[in-house]
Amino acid sequence: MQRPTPDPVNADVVRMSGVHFRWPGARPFSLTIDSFVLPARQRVLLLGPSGTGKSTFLSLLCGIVAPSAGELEVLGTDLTKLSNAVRDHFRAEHFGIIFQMFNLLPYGSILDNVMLPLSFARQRAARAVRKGPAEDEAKRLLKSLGLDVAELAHHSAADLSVGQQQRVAAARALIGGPELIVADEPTSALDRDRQLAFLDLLFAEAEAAGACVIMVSHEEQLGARFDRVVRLDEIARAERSVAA
Ligand SMILES: Nc1ncnc2c1ncn2[C@@H]1O[C@H](COP(=O)(O)OP(=O)(O)OP(=O)(O)O)[C@@H](O)[C@H]1O
Repeated sequence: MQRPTPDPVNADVVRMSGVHFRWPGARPFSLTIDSFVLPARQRVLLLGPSGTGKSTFLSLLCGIVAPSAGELEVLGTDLTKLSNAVRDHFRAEHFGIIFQMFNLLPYGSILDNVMLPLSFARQRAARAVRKGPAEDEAKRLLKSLGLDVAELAHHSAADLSVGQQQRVAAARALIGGPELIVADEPTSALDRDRQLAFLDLLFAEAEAAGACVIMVSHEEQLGARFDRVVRLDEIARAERSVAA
């Protein structure tokens, strides 16, 4: 797949308008995003009370769930027009994702976990090996996130603490410099110093790759470190149907 943006420096990376999504169930929850634009290289902190749809918003943005209406363009590609398989490939190539459930392969080594996206994304793999073997890049990222690589590299992910798993998930998101880093409360298991070091690394890697960052957190005070703070209710309407 070719890089989809002819001018990635200046183009908006995400454009959403009139997007509607509804979780099914006894008390369906729906989210409508009137308009959201994420300019190239911008770092956005997304805030909002618990259960109001922040993770759902990120899942829409990443094409993990599909809207029933509206336009959702990422890097000039309309995600709603892609088949599931093409959308999965697009996501692997262009998104670095850190979700609350880290989705690590429990029996894979830490290095296997970090390098996993490269198996599905050719351009990303090519970028990861620009300066040497992918394994060295994985180790560099893990080390800068404060993990003892010499000690842990070949351990399986299941042996790690939650905070360590969170950092492995972050290294996996950053490897190969994807254009969009999407993070759902990535620092919740870290102490304050590690939180700030984590953000420094995230931003340094994003800047080097020319990437955008959109991150959900409940910690409003982190807002000062971002270019823009967005409250979900400024861009979206959440509704919960009452059981009949
Ligand atoms: N997989 C799912 N299936 C059905 N409903 C879901 C699913 N995930 C979320 N929901 C519904 O969507 C609502 C919003 O959830 P979401 O996780 O997006 O909120 P949030 O703002 O990220 O919450 P938190 O801050 O607690 O993580 C939930 O209250 C739930 O009812």
